[in-house]
Amino acid sequence: MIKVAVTGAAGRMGSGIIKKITEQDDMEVVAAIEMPNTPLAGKDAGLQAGIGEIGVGIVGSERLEETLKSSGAEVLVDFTIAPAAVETIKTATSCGVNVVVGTTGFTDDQMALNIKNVEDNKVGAVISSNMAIGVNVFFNTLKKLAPLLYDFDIEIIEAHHNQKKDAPSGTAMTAFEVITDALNRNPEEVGVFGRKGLVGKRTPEEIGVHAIRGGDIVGDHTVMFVGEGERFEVKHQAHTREVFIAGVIRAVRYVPTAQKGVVSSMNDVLGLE
Ligand SMILES: NC(=O)C1=CN([C@@H]2O[C@H](COP(=O)(O)OP(=O)(O)OC[C@H]3O[C@@H](n4cnc5c(N)ncnc54)[C@H](OP(=O)(O)O)[C@@H]3O)[C@@H](O)[C@H]2O)C=CC1
Ligand SMILES: O=C(O)C1=N[C@H](C(=O)O)C[C@H](O)C1
Repeated sequence: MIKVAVTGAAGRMGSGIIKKITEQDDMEVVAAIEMPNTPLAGKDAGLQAGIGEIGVGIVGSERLEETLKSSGAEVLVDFTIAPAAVETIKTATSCGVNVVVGTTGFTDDQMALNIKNVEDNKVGAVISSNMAIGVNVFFNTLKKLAPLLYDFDIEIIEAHHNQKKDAPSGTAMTAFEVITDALNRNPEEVGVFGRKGLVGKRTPEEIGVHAIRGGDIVGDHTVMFVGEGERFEVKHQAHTREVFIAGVIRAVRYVPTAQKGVVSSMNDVLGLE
């Protein structure tokens, strides 16, 4: 049995992940962590997830280190918020716990620190802005498509629910990185994040990135390649968070045997490319 700790245990993703882990034969939830000094402390994580008691009480993240040690967790799954996740990854990796991280919104410096903590502590790790199989095929498609349509204007549009805190989405940022990398464009120079006012004509190199927020949209991502007289759109729409959770379960199974000290991708987990 793979012993799993979940941070963000009461969140939209965290509670769904706890539910799904309890349905697997080869893994179990051994720790459930929420924000520091959470009012949910002591409440059974299964009750919070709506599945009945699982015998694991929620703890505040001020007790993360002692909880990881006393629970014998082998894998920590984090879906929280970037500044919190940086601290969680630091603590978990220093305790020798493998990490599966879906949190988005990291700055470049934060992500560099995450990678360094994985390297220094030689644990297995999967960090991905999107765990859905369809989105990872979408990324791979963009990598192949962008060089073919290099002289088309490229715009990325994402839409999410009205509770989402970070923008643009991590997935939109990964799509941006995949495209700039495939086209050898400098990401520091070509990103245009929304437009307003007298911004001047569009340059051929720029890549627009736009965020829509509303209602209960689970997660839509569209990349438009716009030429003269024609337009090619690549679009992924998540209808349910179950698609992300399915990827998380695959990553939890993968990470204990993953190469130590490197951050594996969902391509590695899913056997894509
Ligand atoms: N990679 C992927 O496939 C996916 C990634 N995501 C990403 O996952 C993240 C979470 O999304 P979602 O579940 O919708 O968000 P939620 O806000 O529903 O859940 C986040 C949870 O983390 C808690 N939290 C905040 N700080 C800490 C802390 N220091 N320690 C432990 N828990 C903490 C929050 O508590 P409180 O509410 O009290 O602040 C909340 O319960 C986002 O970054 C999102 O973009 C989402 C879906 C798929
Ligand atoms: O916050 C969300 O909900 C999602 N976040 C991820 C992102 O920022 O890309 C993945 C997914 O689109 C849902």
